[in-house]
Amino acid sequence: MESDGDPAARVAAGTNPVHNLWRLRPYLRPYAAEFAWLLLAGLAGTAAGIAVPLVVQRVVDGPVARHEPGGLLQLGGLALLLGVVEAVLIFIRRWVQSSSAVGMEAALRADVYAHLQRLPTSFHDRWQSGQLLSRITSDLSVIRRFLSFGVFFLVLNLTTYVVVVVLLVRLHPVLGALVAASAVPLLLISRRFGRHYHAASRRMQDQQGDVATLVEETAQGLRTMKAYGRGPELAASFAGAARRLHDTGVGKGRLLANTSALLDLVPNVTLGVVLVAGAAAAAEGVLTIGELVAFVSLQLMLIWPVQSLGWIIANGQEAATAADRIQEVLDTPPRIVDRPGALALPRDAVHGQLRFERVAFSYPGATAPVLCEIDLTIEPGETLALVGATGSGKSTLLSLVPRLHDVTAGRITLDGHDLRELRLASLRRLVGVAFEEPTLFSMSVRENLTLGHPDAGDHDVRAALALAQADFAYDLPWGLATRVGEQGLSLSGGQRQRLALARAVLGRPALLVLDDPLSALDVHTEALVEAALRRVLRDSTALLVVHRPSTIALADRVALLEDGRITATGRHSELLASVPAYRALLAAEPAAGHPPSSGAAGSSPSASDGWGLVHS
Ligand SMILES: Nc1ncnc2c1ncn2[C@@H]1O[C@H](COP(=O)(O)OP(=O)(O)OP(=O)(O)O)[C@@H](O)[C@H]1O
Repeated sequence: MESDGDPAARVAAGTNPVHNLWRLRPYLRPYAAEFAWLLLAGLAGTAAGIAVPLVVQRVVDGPVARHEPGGLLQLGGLALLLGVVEAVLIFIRRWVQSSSAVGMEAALRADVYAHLQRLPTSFHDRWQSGQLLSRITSDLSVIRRFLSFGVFFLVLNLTTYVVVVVLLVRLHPVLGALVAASAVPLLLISRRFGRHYHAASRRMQDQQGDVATLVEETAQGLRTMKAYGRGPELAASFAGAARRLHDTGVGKGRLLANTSALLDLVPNVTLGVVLVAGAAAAAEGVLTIGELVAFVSLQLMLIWPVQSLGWIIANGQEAATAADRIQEVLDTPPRIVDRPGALALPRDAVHGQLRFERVAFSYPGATAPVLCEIDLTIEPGETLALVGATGSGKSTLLSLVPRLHDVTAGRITLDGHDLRELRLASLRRLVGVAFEEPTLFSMSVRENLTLGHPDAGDHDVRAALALAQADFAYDLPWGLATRVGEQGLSLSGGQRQRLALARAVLGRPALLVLDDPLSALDVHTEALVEAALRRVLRDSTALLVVHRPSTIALADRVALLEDGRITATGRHSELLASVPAYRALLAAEPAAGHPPSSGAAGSSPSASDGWGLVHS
């Protein structure tokens, strides 16, 4: 089965991080003009800087040697002018640099986020959310730093180095060649450093993701963790991850410090040799004093480019590994997409017949299928309850209807159209979904409700809230404008479930897919919601996962799912009478407000009465 961007598989396959960095160049394209100006300003500034020692040479060998104060003033003024020009160009460069870098980062971040949304749920099942979080935040910042500063200084410093060495060779070929030769140890040191630093960078960025995952899990599971008194163990595990991150950081820092020391040493040793040999040459008259001053001043200009080499390589390696990690996400194809010529079905044209034809499904990487040979037809307006033991595949079957996963064999049709032939957006507007775990986003209640129907009017929202018995939303501090979700007001499980239900029924969906929609409600609210749902279910075709026998009352028919296969379908009373496995399953489930039955449901009048289920 095709991998959903499994990071382990990717590392094993081996990738080229520098190539991945290069692949991000389209993000720089909109800023090509700015970048050209930037480079031009940088190069002009450097040229002005390089010209200063050459002017100084003229000053020393001319007016100073000949004692002509008039010429001194002219050349001194020129040197001053060059200094001012250099300063202005540096200012322009810095100013342009910051805006283009931030724009590029924002565009890339938006694309990665949009891609994450397109990726199937199976991708998100396999990736730690902390890893995604660290990629979309810190990795993108690293890339921004390199593409804006690192690349720029790499080009600028290399150009400065080449130009200065050429000038030095022209001033004194032997000493110039000596300076040029010092590039060899610099190259060797840089290569070795780059290799080691790359491995350390990747390790550190992955460890940052692990730490983010731990923080996220702790934040989400704080109540469970506290209730079980597991705080100290989790703190110890976090401290371990933080220590590993710290150790990798220290190792990286030492590697950079050692290399910087070596990179410092080479130009300083060369400078010492040049000073001694240059002084001797000046004494012999081969070199003028002005030329010696210019030579040494120019050579001093090489110290910063060489010193910064370590930082640039480090930054480049970090950016390359960050690009690798970003491309791991971007290279994962969104496999659930619109086919060419996919249909959009208007709501009014849909009757709502949902048919599963020999459907099978396996999770990516799983050895055994979760669903096999599912044949099921739900007629327009019919409500089918799916009953099965835990882990039998009920939620998985439900997730196939809005195409959160695609079937691995067979097909599902809506009014005869294969779901894969429909436009995803159209299909998802036709299907109202409420999951077992009602998720609310950090938005207002209204925005949460209209998630799938942003154009829904007040009337639709009111109707949906009434239907889900969620009128409490009007009594929240700011009514429907109250912010809920992680950054907002905390709601009870039952309140969240009712809002999720209201969201599912908003806009009269043609298909309703509800995973145990009444599980978190008290007996009284459950009865009210049930009564309201009964009205909605008349208009929609519905597939309900039912854990509690009382909810089966909503269904026209029941399908029993055992180990991924439908083993029986029929009215509740029929199954109760003729399918021992069904009886056994329901006998294990207490009805709302009733104790679990001790015997098989069919044989226990109290149990069947208690469920008050079927009107066969
Ligand atoms: N994202 C996933 N990746 C791999 N396997 C999964 C995934 N989700 C569920 N499974 C496996 O698929 C099987 C069916 O799970 P599913 O959640 O559909 O069962 P269920 O009948 O809805 O269970 P429950 O009643 O407990 O909610 C289980 O064995 C489960 O381990």
